[in-house]
Amino acid sequence: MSTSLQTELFHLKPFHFRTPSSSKRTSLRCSATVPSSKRSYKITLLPGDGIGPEVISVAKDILLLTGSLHGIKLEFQEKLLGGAALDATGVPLPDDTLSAAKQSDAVLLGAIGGYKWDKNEKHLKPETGLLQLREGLQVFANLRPATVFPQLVDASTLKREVAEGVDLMVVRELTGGIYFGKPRGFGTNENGEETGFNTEIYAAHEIDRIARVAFNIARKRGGKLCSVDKANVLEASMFWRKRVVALAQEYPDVELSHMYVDNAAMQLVRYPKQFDTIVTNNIFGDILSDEASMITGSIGMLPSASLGDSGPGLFEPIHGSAPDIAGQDKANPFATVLSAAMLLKYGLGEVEAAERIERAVLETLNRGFRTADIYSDGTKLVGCKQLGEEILKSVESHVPAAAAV
Ligand SMILES: NC(=O)c1ccc[n+]([C@@H]2O[C@H](COP(=O)([O-])OP(=O)(O)OC[C@H]3O[C@@H](n4cnc5c(N)ncnc54)[C@H](O)[C@@H]3O)[C@@H](O)[C@H]2O)c1
Ligand SMILES: CC(C)[C@H](C(=O)O)[C@@H](O)C(=O)O
Ligand SMILES: [Mg+2]
Repeated sequence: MSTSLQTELFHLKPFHFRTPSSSKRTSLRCSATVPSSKRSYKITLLPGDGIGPEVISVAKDILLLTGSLHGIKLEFQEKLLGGAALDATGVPLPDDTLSAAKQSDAVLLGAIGGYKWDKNEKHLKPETGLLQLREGLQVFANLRPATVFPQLVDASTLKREVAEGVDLMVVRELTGGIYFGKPRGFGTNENGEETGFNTEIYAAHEIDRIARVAFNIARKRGGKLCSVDKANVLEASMFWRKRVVALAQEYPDVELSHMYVDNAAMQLVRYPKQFDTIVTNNIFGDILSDEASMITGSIGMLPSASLGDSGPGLFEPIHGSAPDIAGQDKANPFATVLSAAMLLKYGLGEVEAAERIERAVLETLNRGFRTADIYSDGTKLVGCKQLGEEILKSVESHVPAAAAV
């Protein structure tokens, strides 16, 4: 099934542990209201570099088990991306990887990058492969939910009363802005001095389509949308704000506010519960979502879904390849496992299977298992592999929703 952001059927409350049957539990295009008819899917796996293969291995096992328990046939094909692709083929996104991704029903990515390739020229960087993949799949809407699980409140670096109950969604524009704007490059200025430059540029349709996604998501969540920009300084942000304000007329039920990005960065740690849905450009979304992840306890907890108007969605944790812990079985796989749940829910319309994984994550936390990044006194410290095995046990035992609260 291909993703479609044009429908209004967003289901963007990934976790329902507070009010499992509340009216907020609305559905994305392919939820209970639009049952999935196809039960056999092709998934492209892109393990990538560093901890990528470690967390993908866990997520794959969980997808396989969950699929088999729900009568879903998942066929995996593994392809190269990033540094792994550079080493094997000389390019960070081989044609074979992009065409396989395009022909699949959904793509699950680990992470790319590492010290080995840091000094490569731009077109030979692992990161360039990831950007080409996002552009190639035209997945312009990157949804990054930051949810503080009750079990992890004490893992947050913020005080309990600040972190508890935080449940926000960052809607990041993913295929435009300064990441892709031209001109860009290296040059020389009028004094003969070397320069480096990039261009922050947004066309009207790029702002409109991401804003529509965000308004729809906000409508299905808490009804509040905060557009984050730097409209006090940047023309691109002034234009962003103008388009968002114009679109707001179509969404009278959504309470729209605007915030400068520097203030937003501060407000996220001052009083994060003020946020419901945030919409922002590519670079601000990158930075603010990493910041938001720490409210939840660790960057190892945040999944993401990148969706376009058609074609397969791309699902990936928001973290990188973590070269400092790679190969040591220390990585937290929850972000990738939760990305796999988003894949089932938003990529394939397999809502029940997705919710089984979400419940298994909560149940595994309830049973006390933690990787080092979210460990606190009284919990059980395990590695990436063992945590994966514990999540599998919880998937198998299928804890009823109420018990996983
Ligand atoms: N989507 C991606 O593939 C992606 C995202 C961000 C960074 N990167 C790349 O990753 C490389 C490293 O970047 P970085 O260090 O700035 O960011 P990073 O996210 O890889 O790591 C930042 C810190 O968070 C920790 N961390 C990250 N994920 C974790 C997990 N699952 N469990 C436990 N701890 C975790 C790391 O150990 C590190 O201390 C760079 O090459 C960068 O370009 C890739
Ligand atoms: C690796 C990099 C290109 C990427 C980004 O900046 O989008 C990463 O930081 C992310 O958040 O997915
Ligand atoms: Mg990032």
